[in-house]
This record gives sequence, structure tokens and C-alpha cells, in this order.
Amino acid sequence: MTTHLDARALDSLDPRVAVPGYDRDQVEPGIVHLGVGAFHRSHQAMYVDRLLHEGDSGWGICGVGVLPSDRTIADVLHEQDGLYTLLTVDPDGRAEARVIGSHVAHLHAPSDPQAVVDRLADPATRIVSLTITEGGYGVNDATGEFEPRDPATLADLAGSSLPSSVLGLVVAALEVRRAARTVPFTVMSCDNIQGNGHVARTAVTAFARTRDADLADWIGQHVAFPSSMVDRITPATTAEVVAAVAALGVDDRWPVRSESFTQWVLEDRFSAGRPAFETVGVQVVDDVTPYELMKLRLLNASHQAMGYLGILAGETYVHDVCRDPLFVRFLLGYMHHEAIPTLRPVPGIDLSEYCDQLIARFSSEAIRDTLGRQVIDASDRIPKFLLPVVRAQLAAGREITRCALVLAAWCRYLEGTTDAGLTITAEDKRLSEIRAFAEAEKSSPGAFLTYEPVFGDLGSNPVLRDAFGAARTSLAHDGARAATAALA
Ligand SMILES: NC(=O)c1ccc[n+]([C@@H]2O[C@H](COP(=O)([O-])OP(=O)(O)OC[C@H]3O[C@@H](n4cnc5c(N)ncnc54)[C@H](O)[C@@H]3O)[C@@H](O)[C@H]2O)c1
Ligand SMILES: O=P(O)(O)OC[C@@H](O)[C@@H](O)[C@H](O)[C@H](O)CO
Repeated sequence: MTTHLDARALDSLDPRVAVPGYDRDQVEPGIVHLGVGAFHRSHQAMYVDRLLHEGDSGWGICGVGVLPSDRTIADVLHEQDGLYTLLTVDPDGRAEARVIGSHVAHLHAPSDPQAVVDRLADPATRIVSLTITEGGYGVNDATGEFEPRDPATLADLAGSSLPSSVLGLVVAALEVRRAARTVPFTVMSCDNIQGNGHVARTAVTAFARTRDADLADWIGQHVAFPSSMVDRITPATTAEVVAAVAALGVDDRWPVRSESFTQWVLEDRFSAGRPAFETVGVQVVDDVTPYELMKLRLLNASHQAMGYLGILAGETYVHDVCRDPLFVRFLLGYMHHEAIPTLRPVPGIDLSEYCDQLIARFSSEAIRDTLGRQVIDASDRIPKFLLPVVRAQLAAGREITRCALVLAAWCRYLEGTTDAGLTITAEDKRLSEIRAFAEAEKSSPGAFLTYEPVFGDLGSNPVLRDAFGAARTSLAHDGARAATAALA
């Protein structure tokens, strides 16, 4: 017997499920969040739920779906009065369930773009936060220039009457605020990108400049774009997660399950005020860079390091790979010998302990994270997570053999079959382009590395070309396990 989750159900839920202990009717949405995916719901919305428990009712969230495919999610949240269940599990399998109440409004931009612009332009909106994926900003990793490729941004740049992209919506609202002399909101990116604040600033100001140079200058001077390091492993919701929540008596069409670990390190730069994030576990700092580098190069790059090799070796789950001593040796070897030498000291963190903790987090069977999740849109992720390590190591004349094996495994993965001959279905916005370079590699060694949108000028580096060539040969002749063993 389950109870449909909505505001009326909160008083009668199973006591194992914690519920909002504040009056949601009193909560004002001071934050508008674009990209209400799994991660936002396990992370930022959970921190804001804690804030609301502390009595700060001015910082609720209005969620916005920007893609047409976000319609279903908008409908579910509407049916559930914005409520959903967050299930957190630790590596020992202990679980906690909590209904998150911080989403008090929701808009679907493709259905009503003007309503989104109005909400963003409303003086009550003081922070606009984003989780729109690494590829959502249209900034070229190799050049740092704004070079959008997605149709919605291109249509907005071409002058469509109502905006359909994140940048179009944000810039349209900033234009209204400037004209009305309303203090501008902060744009707070929570995507896994080094210097995510700088990247967001580049994208927003470059987009605005195509409209009005004065507007772009005003944004550059007055809008704050704090950078942040965000961390909580959150796989996509599956039917199994829905069933786990139903077993607690809650009929929730869109719960989310994450690990219990969570971290958020945030720069203290806000143009229209901020909630007391530090009271609910956020580390508010002057410079987030060392934390970002640590997380992206150790955690996210390790996901890349295990993804392609693991899939070629026939594995499906992150925890299976991370309980295999061979892959653990390889991952720790990558972390200690190739990633850590590129990092700065991180205040309060012992990097060796951090690496061991990562292996423990990755080994958690309870969240059932998949290798498949790590390799979607690899052409957006590899340049942000792994190639900065390659560049820094090459510049210092240090080793890159494990990184080269990961790149070679990505190339083999794109060729489309596992070591056992099973078909791999890759998903990437640039799939046809990048696959052509992987095919060319078969007859022209090094061709893969000349795919400029990903590798930039790295493709001509002789050290990388040699290491990549040797790694690819090893993978082709011996398979992923043996090639990994040779470097583990
Ligand atoms: N899942 C995690 O463990 C995790 C952890 C830390 C950070 N993140 C960051 O959060 C991002 C989203 O992860 P998720 O797990 O929520 O994924 P998800 O697939 O559940 O959600 C992605 C969201 O981004 C939106 N989106 C995607 N492309 C967009 C575009 N071009 N314009 C506007 N909206 C767009 C989608 O509509 C959706 O709401 C990641 O790419 C990463 O940068 C994720
Ligand atoms: O979601 P992405 O694209 O940034 O990267 C995939 C994973 O590495 C990532 O989701 C991690 O699980 C997350 O960054 C942990 O905090």
C-alpha cells in the first residue's frame, strides 16, 4: 500500500521518510534553477531544504526545464506539488529517505518562455543556478572562446522572437533588469567544469555582446558568477529506485538516489545577496580552484579512466570495476602518478586519503552507478576532466601512460565492440564526427588525436602520440584487462 506523494500526504507518510518541517506556503523562490536533473535534486535542492528548516524562507527554488524533453518532469513535479523523495545510501548500504520541499514552483520554458523570462526578471529572483551539463555553455575547451553548436542557442543568436536556450533566457532577463534598474541576479553554475563561474561568464557576456555591447559590459561589471566545486554521485533514476521508495510506502514518480557523501565548495561572490549557505554544510571560500582541480582530476577523470576500459572488458557497473584489484591498482596509479602531481595543496584535505575514499565511494553497490553514465557525451567530458592532466603532465615532462591508455580505450570504444565482440552503443553529440576519426585511426596512427574540437593542439604532441599509439596497439592485441594490467 503506497501513498501518492503530494503536499496533503506529508502528514501521513511512513515515519522512516523524513518530511519538510517548515511551512512551504511561506517559502518564496529567491533561486531559479535551470536544468532540474538528478544531481540538482540530490545536491543543491537538499542544501536549500536544510536552509528552509533553519527558517530562511526567502530562498526557495523555482525549477525550470529548458529542453522540450523536460515536459514529463514538469508534469510529475506539478502532480506532486514540487515534492520528491531523496534516498541516500552509504557504502555499507545504510539508506535514509527524505522528502525534499525546496522546490516551490516549476516552469517549462518551451511551453511558456515568457513566463520564464518574467520570473528571472522579477526582483525577487536573486540567484539563477545552473546544471545544464558540461556541453551546455558552448565554450570551446581548447580555445576558451564562445562557439555554441546547439540549435537552441544558434536560433536565439539568429534573433528568434522568444528565447529557447539557457543563454537566451538569462540574457533576455538581464536586459529587462538593466532597463528597470533592478539589481542583477547572480549566475551560479553547478556543473562539473573547472572555473564554471568563468565559463558561465564567458558564455553569458559573449551571447549578450551579439545583442548589445553596452548590455555585455553591464553584465561584465555587475553580474557575479561564482565558481563552485560540487560533489555527490547521483545516477539517473531507474525503476528500481522508484520501487525502493514505494517499499517505504511512497508513490513517487520521480525520486532520486545518491550516495550519502556530499560536498559543495562555493566562492563568495554574489550580486544580489545569498543565503547563509555555510550554516548548512557548504564551504564558502575565496578561491575554489584547488578544490575544483582535485575533484575534476581525481573523481571525474577516474570515472573516465574506468569507463571505456571497463566497458571494453565487459563490465557494466562502477562498483564491480572498483572492487577488482586490477582496476583499483590502475586507478590509484593514475591518481597518484599522473593526477596528483598536477594539483595544488587543498586546504584541509589529505590527497592520499581522498583517493582511498574515492575508491570506497566508487565501490558502493548500493547506488548502482553505471559505466554507461560516465561515457555519455565523452567529447564534452574528456576535454574537461582528463586532458588538463595530460597537458600539465606533458608541460612538466612527467608520465602520461595511463591517461594515454584511457584515450586509446575511448578510441577503441568508439570502434563499437567490446573485447568479447559485443556491440557498444555510444551516445555523444558529436558521435558521427568523432567516430570517423576513430575509424581513421585504424589505417592512420594518431589520426584520432587530430580531432581538433576535443584535442586542440595536443594532437601534434609527439610524446602523447607515441604513448597513445602503444596503448592502442596493446588494447587491440591483448584486450582491455591485459593492457590495464601492463600499467597497473
Ligand atoms: N550526476 C552527478 O553525479 C553529478 C555530480 C556533480 C555534478 N553534476 C553536474 O550536473 C550535471 C547534470 O547532471 P544530472 O545528473 O543532473 O543529469 P540529468 O541528465 O539528470 O539532468 C541534466 C539536466 O540538464 C538539462 N540540460 C542538458 N543539456 C541542456 C541544455 N543544452 N540546455 C538546457 N538544459 C540542459 C536537462 O534538461 C536536465 O534537466 C552534470 O553534467 C554535471 O555537470 C552531476
Ligand atoms: O555528470 P558529469 O558529466 O559531470 O560526469 C559524470 C560523473 O563523473 C559525475 O556525474 C560524478 O558522478 C559526479 O561529478 C560526482 O560528484
